[in-house]
Amino acid sequence: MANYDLLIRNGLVVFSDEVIQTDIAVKKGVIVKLEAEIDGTALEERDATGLYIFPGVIDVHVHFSEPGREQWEGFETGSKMMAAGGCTTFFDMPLNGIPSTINDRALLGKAEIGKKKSVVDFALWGGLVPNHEKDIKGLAENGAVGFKAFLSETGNDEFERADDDTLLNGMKEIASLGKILALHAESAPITNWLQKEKQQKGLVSADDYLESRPIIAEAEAVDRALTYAKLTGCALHFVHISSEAAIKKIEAAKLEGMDVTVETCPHYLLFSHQDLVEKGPIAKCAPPLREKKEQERLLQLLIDGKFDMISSDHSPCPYSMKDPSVYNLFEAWGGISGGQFTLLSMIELALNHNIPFTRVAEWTSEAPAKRFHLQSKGSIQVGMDADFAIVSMKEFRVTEDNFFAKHKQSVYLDHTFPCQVTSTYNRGKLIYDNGDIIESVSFGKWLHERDIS
Ligand SMILES: NC(=O)NC(NC(N)=O)C(=O)[O-]
Ligand SMILES: [Zn+2]
Ligand SMILES: [Zn+2]
Repeated sequence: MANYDLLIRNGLVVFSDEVIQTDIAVKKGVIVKLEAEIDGTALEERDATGLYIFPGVIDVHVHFSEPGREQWEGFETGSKMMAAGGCTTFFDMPLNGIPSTINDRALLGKAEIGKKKSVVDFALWGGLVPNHEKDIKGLAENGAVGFKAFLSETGNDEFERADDDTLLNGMKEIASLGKILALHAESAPITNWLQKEKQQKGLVSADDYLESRPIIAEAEAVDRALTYAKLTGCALHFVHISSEAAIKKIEAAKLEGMDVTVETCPHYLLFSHQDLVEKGPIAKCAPPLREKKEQERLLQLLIDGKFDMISSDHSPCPYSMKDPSVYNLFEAWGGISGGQFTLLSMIELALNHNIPFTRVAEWTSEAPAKRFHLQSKGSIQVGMDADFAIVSMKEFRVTEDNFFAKHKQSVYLDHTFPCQVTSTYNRGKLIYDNGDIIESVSFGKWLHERDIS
């Protein structure tokens, strides 16, 4: 009889503090042994000589738009795409689906869909929107991983941005429940005012779009949120931060002892405003891709340890919503489709800038697990879930065939990474292997209150 369910031999395992060739033994979805050479046999044995084994990516920021807009993505294609990128846990945002995840009924309804359709594990955010502060408790008690609010317009009628009153009430309630509020930090007054001015003059170029969402709008929103958090004691997580000015404020708050974390996304590090100029709406997001100089600053801030984690903000839509012959840059859907490429992007940056792979694992797995209390995830250690992304240092050019999102338009198309994900294991089960989603998988697990404590 086999000793283990799974043995992965000779892989270069990316631990928290070192990368070292190690055998991994798995039983019942959990890592049970890590040694240079493990004796015994397993039902599934794999030789990973020359391959890197990262802890499965934990991406705290995706929009799968289901229920209600599954034609935009949905849990099935979305989760398969994430698996193809080495992701084993994603957190779905509370907006873009119908209904929005703003009460316990919507949360539980979405969870049921995810449990049936997701091939990897997932958690769900709850929304903080006006007049729904009373629903926060129910969301938290039923397993929302945290709360999300917008300081700018959302582009989505079903999910209103939070006004100051909502923010203060919501933060107080969220703090009392010991949860975290995630924020899209761009000032609505500033961006609305600038956008109106541009539109009145018929100015709709890429430069105009960038100018309508300036760095100062991000910095102001961050400032205000931090002030309110200080008043209410609420823990914050800033999503997709795109400027040094915002990071300076967040860094100062951290030094004061405030409970705050920050993410950026690979697209702010890999691409710049020039891509919006050249590629049009597929490179549109909010905050916008920044000028080259700011992109370089963000990279330095990353190297200096100023970002806690990296998330994809996979925000897809049907191609028609980004069709430049129909919509100008202000009208087209804002969001980058690229959830598959977080780990590959960070490895590319690591190789180009001499960043140890241990830090890639920290940004893409360990830090999100710690921040959101995923006890059994985030690192390759005995007793942890057997969530792995196996990576080879072979080039990978993104095409419509190897990009698993429902809609293939993406700023990443034609990008060549110096590496590829060859296989993904979720709790010991092979989910993705050499270009194929393996069909006979257990469905993903919803990580709710029992996993998040
Ligand atoms: N409604 C959205 O999905 N918006 C997203 N869009 C972006 N980032 O362009 C976001 O995260 O703000
Ligand atoms: Zn956002
Ligand atoms: Zn988002």
